[in-house]
Amino acid sequence: MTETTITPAVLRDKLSAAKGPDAVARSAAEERNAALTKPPGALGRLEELALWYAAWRGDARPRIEAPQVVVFAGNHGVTARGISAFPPEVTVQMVANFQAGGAAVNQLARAAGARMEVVALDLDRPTADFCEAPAMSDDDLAAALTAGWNAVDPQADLLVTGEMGIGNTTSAAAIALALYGGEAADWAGRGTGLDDEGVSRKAQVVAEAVALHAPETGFDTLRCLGGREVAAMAGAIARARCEGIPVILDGFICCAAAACLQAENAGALDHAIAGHGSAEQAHEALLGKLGKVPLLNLGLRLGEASGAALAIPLLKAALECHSGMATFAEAGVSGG
Ligand SMILES: Cc1cc2ncn([C@H]3O[C@H](COP(=O)(O)O)[C@@H](O)[C@H]3O)c2cc1C
Ligand SMILES: O=C(O)c1cccnc1
Repeated sequence: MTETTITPAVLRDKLSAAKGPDAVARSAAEERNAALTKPPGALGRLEELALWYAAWRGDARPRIEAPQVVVFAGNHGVTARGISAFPPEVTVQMVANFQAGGAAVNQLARAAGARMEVVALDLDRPTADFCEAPAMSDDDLAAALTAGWNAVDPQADLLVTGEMGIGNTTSAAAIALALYGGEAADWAGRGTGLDDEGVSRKAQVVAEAVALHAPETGFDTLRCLGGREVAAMAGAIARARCEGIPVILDGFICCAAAACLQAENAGALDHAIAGHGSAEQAHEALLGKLGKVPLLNLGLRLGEASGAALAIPLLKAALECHSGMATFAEAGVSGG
């Protein structure tokens, strides 16, 4: 754990100093991939996944042995505006459920062989209603970024971040509108299950909030329109970038957090892939802005890191093939 407070200024410096993927490991992995007992390209996207992971780990023949899932939780003042189908007390109730092992992500993390932690962030102190004031102060933002930064185990070899926070699809929609423009209605979706009237109220809230703050940087967007769990995901994803730990992004809220990092530093998400396409309406457009193509499309709209956790076994399988298969020479198989 670092004693340093991870302010936006500190994080900007860390992101610009972060190393990129290892070109030597990448070309050694490419050479190995070309020698494996299969027609060239026959494992499709699994091959590209393995090469990407090998480059980020600096190891031409890696396996995933220590994946980490972290679920951050925070509460949102904007819930007072009737923008979720569920009441805000569900956030703390779900944290208890995560701790007892009863949520969807507990099962998915276990099935993927990943450890899972839950980090609850000041649940009794919701962010400010961002239609009236910035969601967080500078200190609140730094505390949340630091909590995210410190939650990452530097020994992990894969990171998945997720969230729990009633109201946070409104926060994510506001972030997307502030960063990418368009209409509020393009980014506001049903979340936990709003009806049409709820969705149009939510779009109005999103439009008002973005007009009030008009943030200019990724971190200011996070401070004005984010939430503690959203900022913590950004801190964790940035830490992973600095440690060379590959990341699988989850749904709409996770990707909104990631988008704030990308707005600060164009290469901030090069170590990240998209685990799944959420059924939340604007996730596809957001993934397009991030330049990511999701691995899975199973109609999930849950958050909690669930879609990303589901993609862990797929990435593991890609590496089992890459690192475990015999070469043509080893197996005595004739080349084409
Ligand atoms: C029981 C329950 C479990 C959840 N797990 C994740 N979410 C998801 O729903 C919330 C976002 O949707 P909205 O913006 O509409 O409130 C977040 O907490 C997200 O993680 C849940 C929501 C509920 C109700
Ligand atoms: O895409 C998500 O992560 C999502 C969608 C709806 C509700 N909660 C999360």
